[in-house]
Amino acid sequence: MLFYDVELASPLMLGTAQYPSPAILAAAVQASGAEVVTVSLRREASGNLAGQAFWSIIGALGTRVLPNTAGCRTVKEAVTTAHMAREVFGTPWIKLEVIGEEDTLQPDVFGLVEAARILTEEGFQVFPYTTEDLVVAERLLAAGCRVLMPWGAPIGSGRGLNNVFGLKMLRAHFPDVPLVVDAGIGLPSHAAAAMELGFDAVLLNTAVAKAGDPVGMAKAFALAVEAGRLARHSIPMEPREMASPSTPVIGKAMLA
Ligand SMILES: CC(=O)[C@@H](O)[C@H](O)COP(=O)(O)O
Repeated sequence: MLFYDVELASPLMLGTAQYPSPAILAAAVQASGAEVVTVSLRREASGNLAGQAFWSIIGALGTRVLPNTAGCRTVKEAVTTAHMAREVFGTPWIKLEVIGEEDTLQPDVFGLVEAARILTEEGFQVFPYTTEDLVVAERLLAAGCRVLMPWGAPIGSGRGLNNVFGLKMLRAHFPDVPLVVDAGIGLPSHAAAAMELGFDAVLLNTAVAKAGDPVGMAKAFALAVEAGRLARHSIPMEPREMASPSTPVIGKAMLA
């Protein structure tokens, strides 16, 4: 699947916040096989690893960077942060977050569409963090987005796929649009489930950064997304309402 004309072998994208140390971050990214990491300009610029030191660590990972506008609550903030990101990282990619509600960190989808339109007109390649709402998805595509990133569950909640039906509908309505489940993934099985539904990638941060062993968990996610993708390509069986014997009845064995 192409993400703005970039082919990625790994369907795992990893966040870079909240790791116990830069060394563990680097080892986790390597173990995950992720070719894309996301970086929050606002959060890192105000954190312990502010400024050049953090950007050097990210640069040394050797991955593609998807800067994000995490923490932005208005269109203006998000657009300004995107401009800064393009300058710092020299990439047109931007993961666009415009947060609209404090308890759930739910996207402000109205602001999101507006910011997406402004940024795509300025030449950005926007990865919008959105809900599974089909109408919003249409508006984002009309605004020029060529990738959609619906949430699995609220950021940092680790709840997995809260609305499987909604995600399935999104996949069915937009079969040709690259879709990435972003946020709320807590376990490798959640990531595998997203891939089994036909999503093209998953983006996660907290589940790896806050694991007891982030490097081990990164590897577990790498295996899970591959398993989910292979299962999808292998065409899973249809679930049935009734039992159906899977073992030959005694007396009719094939060896008889
Ligand atoms: C890192 C980042 O961009 C987050 O905003 C993202 O949505 C990940 O969420 P989780 O931490 O829930 O995986």
